[in-house]
Formats: sequence, structure tokens, C-alpha cells
Amino acid sequence: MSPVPAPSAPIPVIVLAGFLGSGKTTLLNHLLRACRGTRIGAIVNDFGAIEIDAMTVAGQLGDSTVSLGNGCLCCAVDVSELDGFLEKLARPAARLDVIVIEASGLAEPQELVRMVLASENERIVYGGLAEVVDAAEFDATRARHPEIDRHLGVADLVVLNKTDRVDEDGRARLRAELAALAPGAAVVESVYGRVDPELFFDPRPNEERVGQLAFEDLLDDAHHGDHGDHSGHLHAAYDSVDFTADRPLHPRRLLDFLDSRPEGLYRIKGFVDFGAADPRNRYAVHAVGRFLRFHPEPWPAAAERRSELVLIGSGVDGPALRTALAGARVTGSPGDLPDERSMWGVLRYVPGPAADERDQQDERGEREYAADDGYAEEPPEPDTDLGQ
Ligand SMILES: Nc1nc2c(ncn2[C@@H]2O[C@H](COP(=O)(O)OP(=O)(O)OP(=O)(O)O)[C@@H](O)[C@H]2O)c(=O)[nH]1
Repeated sequence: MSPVPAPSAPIPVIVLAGFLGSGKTTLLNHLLRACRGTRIGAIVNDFGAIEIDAMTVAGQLGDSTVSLGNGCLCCAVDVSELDGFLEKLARPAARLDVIVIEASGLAEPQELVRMVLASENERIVYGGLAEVVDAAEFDATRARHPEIDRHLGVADLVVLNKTDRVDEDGRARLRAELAALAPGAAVVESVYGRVDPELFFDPRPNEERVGQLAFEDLLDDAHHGDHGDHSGHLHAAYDSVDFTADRPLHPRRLLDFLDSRPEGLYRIKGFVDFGAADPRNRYAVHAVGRFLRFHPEPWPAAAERRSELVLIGSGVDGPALRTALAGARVTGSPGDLPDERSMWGVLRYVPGPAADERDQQDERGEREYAADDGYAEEPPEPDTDLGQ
């Protein structure tokens, strides 16, 4: 009925948190400005309290949804309404590529993360929790709000913002402290929230602008004129490592690699060829922080059978990652041929359609599978602090 095709990839939903004034809105505006052709849905707690620059060129659509100049959508919600808005933003007709939820300064981000993970909406996927930290105020904020330690403990990405206000020694100390408080998370520095959008999502080329206003240009002039040069580069505050393998990867060894992925490795994306273990499908892989998902899809007729991964993080050792992944390739020796059973570990991370297969395996008593939330065991921390 609808002329709009369903998007093939699930839409990542990113939770953007951080204490009052740390720079969340500034970062969100940067993403909106830098997104160009990428269609971002933004969900904010309260229009009144948060001044989204883009609102200056926005038109109300009613129902708490606002259409921004380049086709982005924005909603104002209570946490209780979140699922409804996710549903609304994720509908195929909205054609969004990514959804960002900006937590209000005092919100417990765990609550939002839990709601995203609990959502039964098949069109979305958890895209990570980014915690914005004010470098200049961190010590004082922490003294006043010790709960910041808990927030950092569940972050997938820590953006150490306002580094223009701290000297180099101070930045080094903060990075070390944050690395200890946010184990496993990548820590990137920023000034005025100018992080590379690729940390959050895959920006599209600018082919699909909607609406008449080139609002990112307006914003550059009207709101950011004295914050330095915006025409220039989004400095890569992270490392990006490519890996390609012409031989299939062994599902068990790839999972071993993923289960023990090093700290600071924030995103993994790409396609995996599991060879004889599942000759019909390739597996899109999506990892953010400790969250992992596989999405099987039939090999396109013309596609070469190979695995291609991109690993993004800060302070990661590229050659070591490549070597570790190369070790996951099937060797071809008779004892090393993956079969269907080798796929069970991977299937734990496949949402929806694989559930039947998993259930059958469960019935046979072969294996107990994790909940369908992308975590092998417990999701990080959130569950322990909530719901009392
Ligand atoms: N010096 C400096 N100021 C910054 C930087 N990033 C943001 N700011 C300023 O810090 C103030 C707060 O930024 P916001 O983006 O509104 O912070 P927020 O986290 O959204 O704040 P709440 O919505 O109140 O929670 C604004 O005046 C920004 O212009 C930065 O990197 N350096």
C-alpha cells in the first residue's frame, strides 16, 4: 500500500546523556548540522528547557513532533511516552536513518537505555549510550552528584567536552579517570560537541535533502559564528580499522573475539561470511559498546563471498585487532569446519526471526539462550539500580 519501502537496516537509537550544561544540546546540534543527507530523528525531554538551534527553522507538525529544515524529525516526550514516539519515528514513512534521544540533564540514562532495549519495535536497534562530560566542571559535578559514576559505568561512549577550558595535563588526568569509571567505553575529546558523526551513525552522502531551507548553513552563521572554524574538519578523535577476509570466519572464534573485545572498541559494523555454517546468508553485524546484534540476510546474487568489518574506537591497537580477527578465519583443516551447531552462539544475538530456531534448540535442551536484548548475559549495570 505504502509507496515507501521499509528500510532494510534497523534504525540505531542513541541515548545522549550528561549533566546539566555538559554540552548535550550543542553536540546534538552539531550532529544535526553535520548530518547533511542523513535523516536524524531527535527526541528531547522538553522543548521548553532545551533550546534546539534547529527549532529556529522548524515547523510544528502537531502531536509534539517537529519537522526540521532538512527533514529531521524532533519530538518532546516524557519517558513514559518514549515507546510511542519511537514507534512514530521508526515508521517507514519517516525514512529516518538514526534516532537520538537526548536525556534531560538529571535523567537516569539507564532508564532510557532499558526502554530502548525493551522496545518490541523491530525497526529499531540500540545504538549506544553516549555520556557527555564537561571537562572544566567534572570534579565539581562529581562532588555534587556522585551518581555520575553510575552513569559513566553504563556508557558506551564518553565525550569529554569543553576541552578548550582545560590544559593538557588536566585532560590527561580526566581521560585516565574516565577510563577507570567507564570500563569498556571509548573516551573521545571534543570542543563544542564536534565529534565525528561516524562515531554515532553512518552519515549518508548529501543526496536527499528535504525542505527548502539549508538550515545547517543558517545555523553555522547564526549560532556558531564565534566558535571557531566549522567549515573544516571533524577531527578523527578515534581510530577506524578495516578488516577483510576472503575465507569464511568461524562462528565460534568470531564470537570469542567479540566476547573479549578490547576496551575502547566502540562500534563494529559490516558483514560476515560464515561459509558452510550458513551458506545462504551473510550476517550484518552491529556492535556498540557491549551490545551486539547479528542480522542474517540472503547473499545478494552479485556479492562476493567475503567478510568485511569496520571497527571504530579510541586507543585501540589496529594491527592487534586485525591479527585477532584473522585468527577467526576457518583454516580449512578437517577439524576446523564449522557446521550448523557452531552457529548457535551467533544466533543468540539474532533478533526476531531466529527465535523459532532458538526455541527448537531450547526444547531439545541443547542450550539456554539469552534474552533478545543483544547482551549475552546481563545488560550492563542498568538492571541493578533500577526498579526498586
Ligand atoms: N567553552 C565551551 N563551551 C561549551 C562547549 N560546549 C558547549 N558549551 C557551552 O556550554 C553551555 C551548555 O551547553 P548545552 O549544549 O546547552 O548543554 P546541555 O548539556 O544540553 O545542557 P542542559 O540542556 O541544560 O542539560 C552552552 O552555553 C554552550 O555554548 C565547549 O566545548 N566549550
